Amino acid sequence: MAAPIKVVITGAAGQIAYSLVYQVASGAVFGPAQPVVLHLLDIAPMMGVLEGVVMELADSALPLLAGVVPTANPEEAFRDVAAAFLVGAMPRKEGMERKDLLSANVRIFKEQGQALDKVARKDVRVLVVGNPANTNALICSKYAPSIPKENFTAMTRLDQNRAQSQLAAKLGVPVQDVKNVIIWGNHSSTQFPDASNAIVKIGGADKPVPAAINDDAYLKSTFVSTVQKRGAAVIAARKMSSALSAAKAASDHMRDWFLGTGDRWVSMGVVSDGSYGTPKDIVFSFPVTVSNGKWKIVEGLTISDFARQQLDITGKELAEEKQDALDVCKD
Ligand SMILES: NC(=O)C1=CN([C@@H]2O[C@H](COP(=O)(O)OP(=O)(O)OC[C@H]3O[C@@H](n4cnc5c(N)ncnc54)[C@H](O)[C@@H]3O)[C@@H](O)[C@H]2O)C=CC1
Ligand SMILES: O=C([O-])CC(=O)C(=O)O
Repeated sequence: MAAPIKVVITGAAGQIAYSLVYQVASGAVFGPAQPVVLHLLDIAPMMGVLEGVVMELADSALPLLAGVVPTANPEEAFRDVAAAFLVGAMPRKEGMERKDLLSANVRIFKEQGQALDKVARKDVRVLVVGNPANTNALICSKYAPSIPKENFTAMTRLDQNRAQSQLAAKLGVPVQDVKNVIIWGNHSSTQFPDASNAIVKIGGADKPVPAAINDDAYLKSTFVSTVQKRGAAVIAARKMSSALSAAKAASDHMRDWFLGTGDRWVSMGVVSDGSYGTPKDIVFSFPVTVSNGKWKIVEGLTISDFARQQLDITGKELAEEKQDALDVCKD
């Protein structure tokens, strides 16, 4: 058995963490031979609730769980961690856009960037889930200059999973038989879910999704807007934002980053190098592959006029969010 790695989950007393702690501690993320010590960070008033989560983890008798450290101190939480799930932040309510959370949440990611910079491993892999996730990830990276920018990512995997699931339902195939759907841009209602390169396995053979669906209008309108608005639809139904599916997506994202993507593309918000004509130095979701723990943007895809417009809209929103976030962080 390998030596345990330290993994931090912030917002550990909240909804998403309630599902995520089990997935990480059960081996679904880092593999069945990798023990973990879980560092659980929340704010001081939530320490009582967090104690209950700690009790439940003990009661789950998990063989890979080598220790649990509940704390309200970011430096204790981030010390020597190899992986960080930054979930802790305010969720939106019905009628809000995710960027309405910016002024409340972005300071958390400034402070946590500073703490990661001070005490985390320099190869820590950071996944920002708290909204607005892309811009929070950018700010976190900016305040952790000693950790490479490539180590900061934002979660658009939930959007990818939603898109894959919509396509599989439309085609009447199991969800794992659809691959290479892309989420471009912001984890917001301007994101561009793009099925133009997606592939479906039908009757044992791979086929392009656009040909299999044969309904361009659906792929450009209903499909795109359903995925863009899915988070809001869950809030309208549950009166709370997605949690179970968000935890599953966070597990998928980190597992693929640590263990690799094989022959599939996945979408991750990463610091843009200007690929596909996007603004540099914003956290933009691209299709990536991962091997040996490093992600790489899929290159050479054709961008249609329709896709160009969509990429420009979401890129512009991210550039504006970045400016707003920098203004908030000035003081
Ligand atoms: N990127 C994505 O796809 C998704 C992102 N989200 C976002 O994830 C975030 C968390 O959602 P939930 O778990 O449902 O919220 P929640 O309100 O149930 O839990 C959030 C937890 O974070 C804690 N917290 C607040 N400030 C903190 C700080 N400075 N340090 C550590 N912990 C802190 C709170 O005390 C609370 O326990 C929200 O911002 C939500 O919008 C939710 C779903 C999907
Ligand atoms: O919609 C929200 O506010 C929560 C979230 O990010 C999602 O479900 O995608």
